[in-house]
Amino acid sequence: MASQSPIDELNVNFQHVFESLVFEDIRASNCKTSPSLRADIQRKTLSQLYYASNSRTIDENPTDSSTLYNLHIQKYFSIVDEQDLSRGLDSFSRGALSLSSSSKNESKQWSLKDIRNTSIFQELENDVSKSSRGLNNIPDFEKALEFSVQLEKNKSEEEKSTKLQVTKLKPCEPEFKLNVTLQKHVPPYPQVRLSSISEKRIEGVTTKVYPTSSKVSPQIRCSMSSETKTEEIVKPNPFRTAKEQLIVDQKKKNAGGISSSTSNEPTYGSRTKSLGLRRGLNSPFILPIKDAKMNESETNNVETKSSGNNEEKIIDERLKNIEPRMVELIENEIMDNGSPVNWDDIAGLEFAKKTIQEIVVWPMLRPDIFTGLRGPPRGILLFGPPGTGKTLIGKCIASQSRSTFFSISASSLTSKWIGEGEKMVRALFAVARVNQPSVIFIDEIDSLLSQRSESEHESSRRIKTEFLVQLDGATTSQEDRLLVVGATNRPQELDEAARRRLVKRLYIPLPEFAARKQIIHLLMAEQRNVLDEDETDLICRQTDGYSCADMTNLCKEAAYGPIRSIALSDIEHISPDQVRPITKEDFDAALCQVRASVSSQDLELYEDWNKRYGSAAK
Ligand SMILES: Nc1ncnc2c1ncn2[C@@H]1O[C@H](COP(=O)(O)OP(=O)(O)OP(=O)(O)O)[C@@H](O)[C@H]1O
Ligand SMILES: [Mg+2]
Repeated sequence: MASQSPIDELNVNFQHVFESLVFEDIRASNCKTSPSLRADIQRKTLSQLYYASNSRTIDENPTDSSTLYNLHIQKYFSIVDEQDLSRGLDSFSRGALSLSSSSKNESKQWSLKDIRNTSIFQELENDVSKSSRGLNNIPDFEKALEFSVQLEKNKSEEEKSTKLQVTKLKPCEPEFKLNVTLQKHVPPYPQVRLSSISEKRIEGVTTKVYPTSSKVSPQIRCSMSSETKTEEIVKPNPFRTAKEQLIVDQKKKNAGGISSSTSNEPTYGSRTKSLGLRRGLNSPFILPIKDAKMNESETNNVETKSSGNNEEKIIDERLKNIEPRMVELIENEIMDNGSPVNWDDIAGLEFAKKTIQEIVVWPMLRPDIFTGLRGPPRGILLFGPPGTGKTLIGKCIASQSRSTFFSISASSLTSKWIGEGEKMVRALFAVARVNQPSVIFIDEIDSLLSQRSESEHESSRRIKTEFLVQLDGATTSQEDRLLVVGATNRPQELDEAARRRLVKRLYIPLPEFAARKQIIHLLMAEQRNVLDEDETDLICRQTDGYSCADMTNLCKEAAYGPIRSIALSDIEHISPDQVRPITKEDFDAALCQVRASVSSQDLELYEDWNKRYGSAAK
């Protein structure tokens, strides 16, 4: 059996592979009955065949390829000209103009311009030569298709066979942009109705020209892009996709000067949010999505300088280079004064409480006395075992210091976007300066300012550095009334530069006997109980080594004693004062349930660290 000629082989493979593969999604989407898509399929095949047959290597036998063209072109026009709309597009009667200029029957997927694969045109690149006349371009092409038919020429000339290899490629930007010149057609090539094409420039389309070989069919010349961009007169591409049409229409519309931004309808997200303007703590929340008028009226305590007819807003100097979005985020972190905590609610910790009052409360009350050397330190560190009241002290400062209280956690400063973390830190300190006197309470500060190491992530390192600079760097002035209070139960993990900046390092130890007794009195005051002094002392002796949180849990467990002694059936009807009071026995039962949560080894660690770095109690 004579071996198949390259063109037969190509046609068979090409036809089969191409149709089966590249069109499989059409079949999959079960749209084969729709005439416009069937027309697309034919158009696609045609254009593929055009370019495949234009590569000199396979165009051995032009009659075969033109037979193939004619076969497909008959199919194509039979669909396109069919009057019955269920079977065809009846486009003929609407005139070639509508067909060739509109993209009615062209889906974005299958338009001519989709024939894209740099490897095909790299092949062509050697063969195609500069077209003799001005190029008709079709706008730059978009991404290459997922599938592309990769024509690979066998190296050995004698085989002259061209294997089709379909490979699945990732969508890729074509390194080469194909500019197709569609010139007056001459049979037997398909009569693509070109009457509508007129010399017109499509803005923004640049053409690049490659030499095309003389053998390439005079009707279609492919010219490859080259490094030099040249502007050429371009003809409108009859195969313009809806997207391109939209681009061109928009360009025309914009050229008409109708700019939507001056209209008064609400602008969603396109305006810079007015939230970046300086707002008081209690100003109403301004929705970022508002029309311009609403924002003008609502932004409060923003100085406006009316110069002539346009009002200018003066954003606080110190927030100038901070992104409004950041300011909004930080302002959301400001702890509105939640449930107030008094110093008396905190059992024990007399030394820590006195020091903090010295540093935080008095300077806020008498800034005239506490200046210069007496100026309050910038940073305090509260360290100690878990459950000893560090966070409680933070809450107490928030309610007692009458300053702007920022409760910041590591998570509120870290962001998934690179570079956002340090911006957040900068925004935090800028907003705190604007709202000073301010207290920035950072719980579990060790997670933010742990020892810097080689292996740590770049972004967390940058956040730390920004923090250290803001805490005590070139930009900070001594007059700023800012206080950073850090709480941690892992002081040994703190970075030494941070440790240096947290001048006062207060050890929050486990509660002593008296503190434990105070916690029991504080908590039992709200419940009916029959504990006497001796029993209370006994309980305090039995809870040596318990933290305040452990004492709290013990009292909660003991309070369940009387409830557990009620029969389930009565629980529904019993009134609160029928519940018996809490007794010593309930505490004995609770002591079996609630143990100390801090081990003696841990305790030694804290004691050591306190001896080395702590501000020892007098
Ligand atoms: N000194 C205290 N006086 C009264 N109650 C306390 C005291 N310390 C802690 N508590 C009780 O223990 C609970 C936990 O306290 P807090 O959150 O301050 O502990 P912490 O030191 O922050 O612990 P951690 O280090 O685990 O964060 C508080 O809600 C409070 O009820
Ligand atoms: Mg805490």
